[in-house]
Amino acid sequence: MVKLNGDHLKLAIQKDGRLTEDTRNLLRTVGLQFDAYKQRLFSNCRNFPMDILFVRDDDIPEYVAEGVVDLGIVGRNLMVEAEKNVQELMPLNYGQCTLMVAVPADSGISDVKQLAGCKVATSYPNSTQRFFAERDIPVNVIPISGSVEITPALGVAAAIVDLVSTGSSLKLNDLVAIDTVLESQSIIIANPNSLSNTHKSSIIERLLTRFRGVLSAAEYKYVMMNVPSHELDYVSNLMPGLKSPTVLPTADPEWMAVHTAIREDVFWEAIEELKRRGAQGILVSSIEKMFV
Ligand SMILES: Nc1ncnc2c1ncn2[C@@H]1O[C@H](COP(=O)(O)OP(=O)(O)OP(=O)(O)O)[C@@H](O)[C@H]1O
Ligand SMILES: O=P(O)(O)OC[C@H]1O[C@H](OP(=O)(O)OP(=O)(O)O)[C@H](O)[C@@H]1O
Ligand SMILES: [Mg+2]
Repeated sequence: MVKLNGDHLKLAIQKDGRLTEDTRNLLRTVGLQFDAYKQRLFSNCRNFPMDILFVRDDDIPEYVAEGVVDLGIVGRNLMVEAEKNVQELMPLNYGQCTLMVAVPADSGISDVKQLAGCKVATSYPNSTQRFFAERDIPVNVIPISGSVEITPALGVAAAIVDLVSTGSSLKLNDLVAIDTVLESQSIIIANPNSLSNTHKSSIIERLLTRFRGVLSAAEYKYVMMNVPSHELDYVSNLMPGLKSPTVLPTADPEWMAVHTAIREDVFWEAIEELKRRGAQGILVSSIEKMFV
């Protein structure tokens, strides 16, 4: 029998959807042990003072704002749409998508200003209302719960506001994106009262430290190489991706061993430059966790 523990932090995550697998993987990678069967609505962590609730993602901002749970993991798109009193703590680097305005490809519309007086169908009525109001463009927002991309072909609306990731849903429906409402990814949000509670905030900080360790590690590669001694200064100062390299002598005084973490986004350029400078025996490995 699973019981919610009053001293435990409560975290709501999506039960079954696009964010579910990545969220569970992240929680397991930071060392949390918990069961997650399909039928289960909540689970106790065996090795951390936290209970996990598995819910529809639309309900997460409300549960966090009302204090039903202390924390939630949800797409930023839903947090913004819900307009609740919750605090974003950290982006989690998965579930990337963009809330966009799109129109039929043959509509001749290329600027949102041309939508003045038009109907716009969306599952994100609050975000859509705000987007057009901020630009002083009067539109009639039509709330739709799903399959928004079909609405222009049905004559329901002249434009849509919907999530786009690969863009294939737009293409399939002969739509083109003309503007961006919001860039989104998975985030962790908190109830403000939980953050001001000393006991809860210390557990939240422990959890965030673990998240940072995993997310930072994913941004870096660990590189070991031999560098000609006369190139050492240049290589050490190579670029911002190089972090405090460890330099060790080798049996040959002409060569030094250098160990360092290189940021993923400059990784290939860094390797090419290192090779140009004569680096040899370059070994690269993933970093599992990193605390800076
Ligand atoms: N095409 C996409 N690519 C990447 N991320 C997406 C995409 N579509 C949605 N997301 C992100 O994943 C979140 C969950 O999407 P999903 O489709 O699982 O929601 P849902 O069907 O409303 O789920 P639920 O049954 O929990 O209400 C979205 O709120 C958004 O942040
Ligand atoms: O740009 P793409 O990669 O095509 O992704 C965008 C689609 O993904 C989401 O829908 P989902 O597939 O979750 O189905 P839904 O209609 O149930 O929301 C979103 O609502 C778009 O329809
Ligand atoms: Mg939902």
